[in-house]
Amino acid sequence: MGLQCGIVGLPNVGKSTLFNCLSNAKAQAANFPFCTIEPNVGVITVPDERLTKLTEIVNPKNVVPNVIEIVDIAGLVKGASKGEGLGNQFLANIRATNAIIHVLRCFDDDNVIHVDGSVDPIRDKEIIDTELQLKDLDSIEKKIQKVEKMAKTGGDKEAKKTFDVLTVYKNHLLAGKSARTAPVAEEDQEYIADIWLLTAKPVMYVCNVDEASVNTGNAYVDKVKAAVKEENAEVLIISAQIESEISQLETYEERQMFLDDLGLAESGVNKLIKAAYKLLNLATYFTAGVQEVRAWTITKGFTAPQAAGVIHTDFEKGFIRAEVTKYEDFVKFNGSEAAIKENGKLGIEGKTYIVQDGDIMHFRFNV
Ligand SMILES: Nc1ncnc2c1ncn2[C@@H]1O[C@H](COP(=O)(O)OP(=O)(O)OP(=O)(O)O)[C@@H](O)[C@H]1O
Ligand SMILES: [Mg+2]
Repeated sequence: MGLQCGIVGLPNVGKSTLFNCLSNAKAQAANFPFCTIEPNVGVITVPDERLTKLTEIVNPKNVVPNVIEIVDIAGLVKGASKGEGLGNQFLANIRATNAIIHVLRCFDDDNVIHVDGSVDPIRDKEIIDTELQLKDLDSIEKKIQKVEKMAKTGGDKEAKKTFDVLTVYKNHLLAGKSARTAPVAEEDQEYIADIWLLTAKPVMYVCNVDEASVNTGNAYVDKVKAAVKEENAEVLIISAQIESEISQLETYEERQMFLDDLGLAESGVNKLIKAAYKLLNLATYFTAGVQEVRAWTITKGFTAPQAAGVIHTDFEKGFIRAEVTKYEDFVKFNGSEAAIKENGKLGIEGKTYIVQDGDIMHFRFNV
């Protein structure tokens, strides 16, 4: 589906260092391909232990994991919303993404220059938030101008409603808050869908820390956590520097040992990709045959025919039914279709079935 997460932040906070670790296949567990579309866009495999387990059980000829795209966006500076520092171009890059990974500098290092002269992730976050909010205010005001007249001069209910919803967003942004937290009912959010607000995109924060803070965090991280408490956003603690050291190591074993020494269960890059996938509100279902075991990406809430349509539009059009095995049952019965059936674990589902994360699907269809 080509869903994208953009890496956003002030200059020199570690965005490209992180991106380069993602792009270095060696940084990852054995099977971790990466390819670059453009210099700053990478297609990245989503690590999934379930896929590994299914592969062990089925032993297929081919394995296809899920991927997402990560974009390394150049640093924003104060005034970006007014076009400073190539601001317009970078903001357009953000607009094209589906979610935002906001990197905050949480490490001290006199050798690494900070554009504002000191390390202060809260101030940094506010600078970025403000630029994005100002840009969104522009978009909102332009749209308000379009509907205002119709909304005020008579019976156009739709225009009136649009105007009202836009006004809620406008006031929220004017109060220095992001669109994603505006008090607007989910069904009313469609009134702004056509203007792709930057601050309506889901966000997560990466606190880029020094080596000593990678397990416990530090005072900067604590401040970030406190500042975003209301946002209900994920805050990851990652050291881009450590990640880049990991990526220099040749073998999987060496990298595991390095992680063990640091007391880390998995690399920051792994955590980051998983969190990004979650941020995009995606779910995974699997197909598992001897030819191919494959993970498929769907939006949460997809029905069985919609999910089938991800494989091929014909599957959706000609959908008859789906045979569904839960991942846990598949593992429990070691992939044996007979055992799964005998134990009543093969679900026969129709057009209204909502596919669940981890379902193993087999579609019946007519063409
Ligand atoms: N956790 C860390 N500890 C120490 N140094 C770090 C850490 N993370 C990154 N750096 C260093 O900070 C510098 C800036 O990093 P990087 O180039 O990744 O920033 P950036 O956010 O991509 O900047 P720009 O917006 O200019 O592209 C590099 O010298 C990098 O090695
Ligand atoms: Mg960079």
